[in-house]
Amino acid sequence: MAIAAQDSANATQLTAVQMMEIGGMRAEWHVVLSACVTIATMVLTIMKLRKKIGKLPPGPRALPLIGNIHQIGDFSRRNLMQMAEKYGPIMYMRIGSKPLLVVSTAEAAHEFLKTQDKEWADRPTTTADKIFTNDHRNIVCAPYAAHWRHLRKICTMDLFTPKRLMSFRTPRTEEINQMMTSIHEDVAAGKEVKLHVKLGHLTTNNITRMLLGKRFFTVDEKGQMEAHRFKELVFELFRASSTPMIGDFIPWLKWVSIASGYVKYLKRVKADLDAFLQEFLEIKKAASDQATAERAKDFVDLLLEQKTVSGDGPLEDATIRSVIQASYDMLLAGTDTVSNAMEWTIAELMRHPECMRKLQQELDTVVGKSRIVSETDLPNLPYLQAVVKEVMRFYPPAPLSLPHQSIVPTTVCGYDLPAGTQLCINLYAIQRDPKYWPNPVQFNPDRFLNCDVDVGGTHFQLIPFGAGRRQCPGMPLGNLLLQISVARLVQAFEYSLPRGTKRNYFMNYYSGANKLTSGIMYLI
Ligand code: HEM
Repeated sequence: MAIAAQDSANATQLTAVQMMEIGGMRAEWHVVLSACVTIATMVLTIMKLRKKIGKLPPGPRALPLIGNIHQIGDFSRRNLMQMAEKYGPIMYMRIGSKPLLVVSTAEAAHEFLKTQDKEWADRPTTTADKIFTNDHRNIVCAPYAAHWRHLRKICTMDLFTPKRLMSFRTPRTEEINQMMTSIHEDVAAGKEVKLHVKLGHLTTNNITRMLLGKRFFTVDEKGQMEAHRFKELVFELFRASSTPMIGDFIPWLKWVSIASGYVKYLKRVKADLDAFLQEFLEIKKAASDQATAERAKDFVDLLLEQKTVSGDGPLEDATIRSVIQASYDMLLAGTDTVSNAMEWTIAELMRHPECMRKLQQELDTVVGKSRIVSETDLPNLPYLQAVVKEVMRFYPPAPLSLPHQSIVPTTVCGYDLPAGTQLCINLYAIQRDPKYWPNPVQFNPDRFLNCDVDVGGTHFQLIPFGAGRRQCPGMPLGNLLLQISVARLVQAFEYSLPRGTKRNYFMNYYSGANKLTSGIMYLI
């Protein structure tokens, strides 16, 4: 009390400057105090968040807001394989605000695609996917829900069954015969044989015949023009849908997609595609009224037969269009994958004449020289199967598979991963892992002789078609087309590299896809 009285008495004698100093000190204390409280709150929040997020896998340092977007150009399958040596088999990154995992060993792939398959059965989506697929009414991008299950069931129970594949044997053989004839004609005329183009036509025709009941690459002029337009549209679709948009990774930058004209461009491509589909749909609807008994049923026939799609009511034109779009995404997933694998097989056989000779000898012994190899011979050709498996190991046609996404928060291999985490399986790294593959960068089909490892999705060191619920439904067709086409090509022709060509001339990559550099093979 006395001190207080004295203080207040002194206070009356304080100068304005002194008063300001005391006031300033009080203010500094307030600042220091509130800074401490803020820092403590931030630390507590981060600790709480950390506790909530749990333990994340290691990975390259992410920057605020953009995450690892600045490194995205380095995310080729090969670079990712090297990064896995540093960070481990499960790498964590952030693309904008989206968490992304890259998995690089068979054991880790097993955890995601087998042990926790259901939790990781979703697909990430983009602005382009949403526009092109009428809100994900296709197979490849569809979320793990009723619509996807419905289409998937038709694929596995009806479309790609051994019985259905058998019913398309005649059209398949016709297509291969046509390709062989056109190669013979080119060779006879002394022309360069663009094998890569011929294989592209072969796979596209085979797949469109099974899906849409239509042969796109024909010899007549109208057919050629239609095929050309069709191919252009599919390529445009592919180009548009694979262009990354910043708004897909940083949601508050979605306006950039609109302002840049990207959304407008996507809608234009979609409108062109719709016009093409509408024309096709009219023909198809008319044809579906006729009995399909005299021809094998295609995918659209099967869907039209259903009349309802997962309780959506009668099949409206819009639904049928989205159904045909499902066929389009199968075309994207199923044509280049198969034709690239065929091309790589022939290229590797040319680079390894000892393997080519072995395969020719097998064909001579099992089939003989007096008849043409047929699909019924395939189970009796173990070396052919070994060659094809080695190509699928060495050059997986989808080296980073298709991305998956987690539906719920999960714990995998001790890491806590939030719902909505994207998953990329580096098949290229897995299938070149020295733990499973001695001399992994050596092309050696013999490694598959007397070995029960196959591509079916149970041996995780070899999963070129993926594994689990989202595994490629076209695997039986892909395998069949690949084996029979390679057998026919090897039985019919002798191959040599162009004079003066180095052995590894053919082995360069196009970015993103496994393609041959020249695409021109000389057959002698
Ligand atoms: C050599 C040939 C092929 C290879 C290597 C291949 C590979 C793959 C891979 C790795 C996936 C992703 C699997 C996953 O997400 O885990 C996939 C999905 C898919 N493939 Fe294939 N594929 C081939 C041929 C085909 C063919 C011929 C078709 C159909 C005509 C086809 C249709 C599809 C579809 C529709 C999906 C998406 C499945 C879904 O999301 O449920 N593929 N393929």
